[in-house]
Amino acid sequence: MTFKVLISDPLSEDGIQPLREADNIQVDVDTELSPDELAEKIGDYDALLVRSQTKVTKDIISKASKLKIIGRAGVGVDNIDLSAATEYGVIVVNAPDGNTNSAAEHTISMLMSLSRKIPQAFLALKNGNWDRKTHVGGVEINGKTLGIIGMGRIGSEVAFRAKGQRMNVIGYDPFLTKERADKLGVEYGTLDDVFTKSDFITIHTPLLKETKHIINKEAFAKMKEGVRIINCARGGVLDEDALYEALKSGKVAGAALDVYEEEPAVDNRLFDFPEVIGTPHLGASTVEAQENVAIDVSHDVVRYFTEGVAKNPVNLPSVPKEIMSKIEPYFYLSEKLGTFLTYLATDAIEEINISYSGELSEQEVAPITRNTIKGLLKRHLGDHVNDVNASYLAEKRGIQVNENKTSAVKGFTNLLKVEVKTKEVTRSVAGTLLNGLGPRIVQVDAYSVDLVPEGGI
Ligand SMILES: NC(=O)c1ccc[n+]([C@@H]2O[C@H](COP(=O)([O-])OP(=O)(O)OC[C@H]3O[C@@H](n4cnc5c(N)ncnc54)[C@H](O)[C@@H]3O)[C@@H](O)[C@H]2O)c1
Ligand SMILES: O=C(O)CC[C@@H](O)C(=O)O
Repeated sequence: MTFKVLISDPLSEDGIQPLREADNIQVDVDTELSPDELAEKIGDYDALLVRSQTKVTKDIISKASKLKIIGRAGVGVDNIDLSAATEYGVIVVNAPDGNTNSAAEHTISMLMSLSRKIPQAFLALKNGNWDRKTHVGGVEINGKTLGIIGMGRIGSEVAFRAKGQRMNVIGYDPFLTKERADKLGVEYGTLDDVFTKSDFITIHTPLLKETKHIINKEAFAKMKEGVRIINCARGGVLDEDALYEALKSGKVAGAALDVYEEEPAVDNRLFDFPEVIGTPHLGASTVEAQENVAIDVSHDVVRYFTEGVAKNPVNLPSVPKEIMSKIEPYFYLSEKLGTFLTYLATDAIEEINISYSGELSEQEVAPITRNTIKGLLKRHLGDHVNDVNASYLAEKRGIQVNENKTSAVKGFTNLLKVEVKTKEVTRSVAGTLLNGLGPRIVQVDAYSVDLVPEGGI
């Protein structure tokens, strides 16, 4: 079988070599597609690879009848409708590590350009003005305080580099511990500490419900007079209207922006201020970063088509290889137990109780649970039910799923019992993996049996 991959944003040619070299993959590159053209074409493809330009909307996903995987060559997945991908059973993978250095370096470049007004001075020079008066008033960053909101991969790298420039760094992140802050040489702060103590503030969070407009009118009110703001994360984490007012009032002395609430930001009124500098979302646009992210995401697509697992899934928890090798043998059994139950309980399922006993109780069982649900739903909902959307589809149907683990088990080293409750009945089946003999169904309701789960079930 040949899998067809469509690349709809410019990706590094060296980076996509793993795809080109795979025997079972055909790669098509078309970076000029309009949303309508993409929607028309996507039905032919098993995989779609994008950067941040292509908007992978529900409309496009709903037309992608063969699509199995969307690869994002980069970190942010806000251009992909993740709920729609999950609903339609499409796994989304990203490349979270490949552009960290480039984004951190871009942030530091923006910080220094902002503090010394370098872009403005060059623009004047380019226009023939040897103007040494307008562009005075730059400030040193030495000894200044940099506040960082979001101390993940990029935030931490920015902290490390800023310390090299002899800045004091204060960081806020709900997942930052005091120990890690100490290790990074960063003051462990609250969000308010960052707002009130910083001379420069840079933000490195994803765009989420909780981070939307995290820098807003109230935040500006708390900041020092003459604070400078840098945003190389995502447009939308910063309220641009509030920034506009803060620049107008002089509260903010300057801003350096790589990302915008609306992109392409060709008409952004913030550029009317001489104190604002900007780049067109270039944080990850280095040769190295583009090669890294394309390689990472290409490997994940190849891995998914050959091994059925991905290293960096966004809408499915990732399971380390060592753990996967221990639980994978149960996938077939669990799906069969689920399907078997659909013949025993024929009205609407309200509750599924899955018990893991013996050796199984020590394992990471969520993927087995997903396979059991898949088995239960597939018979009535069809083949589009898969690992990615099984739990989602159960939840959407109001089915409560409970997992239960117990180390004690009579007569078997491992036992997987699945019980379903409907309005009418409660039915259960249990199965085991017999050493050397493979899967067996060993119990149906209260009766002991010995069945090989094959054929229709
Ligand atoms: N400009 C670019 O081209 C470019 C390049 C790469 C990444 N990015 C963007 O940079 C951002 C950071 O990327 P990363 O790789 O460091 O991600 P990351 O996941 O490693 O770090 C994000 C951090 O934000 C923290 N966070 C979440 N909610 C928060 C909140 N309410 N307050 C404070 N912190 C919060 C998380 O705990 C996490 O530590 C993302 O938005 C990514 O899309 C932009
Ligand atoms: O694709 C790009 O150039 C932007 C990537 C960046 O915003 C990211 O989130 O990784």
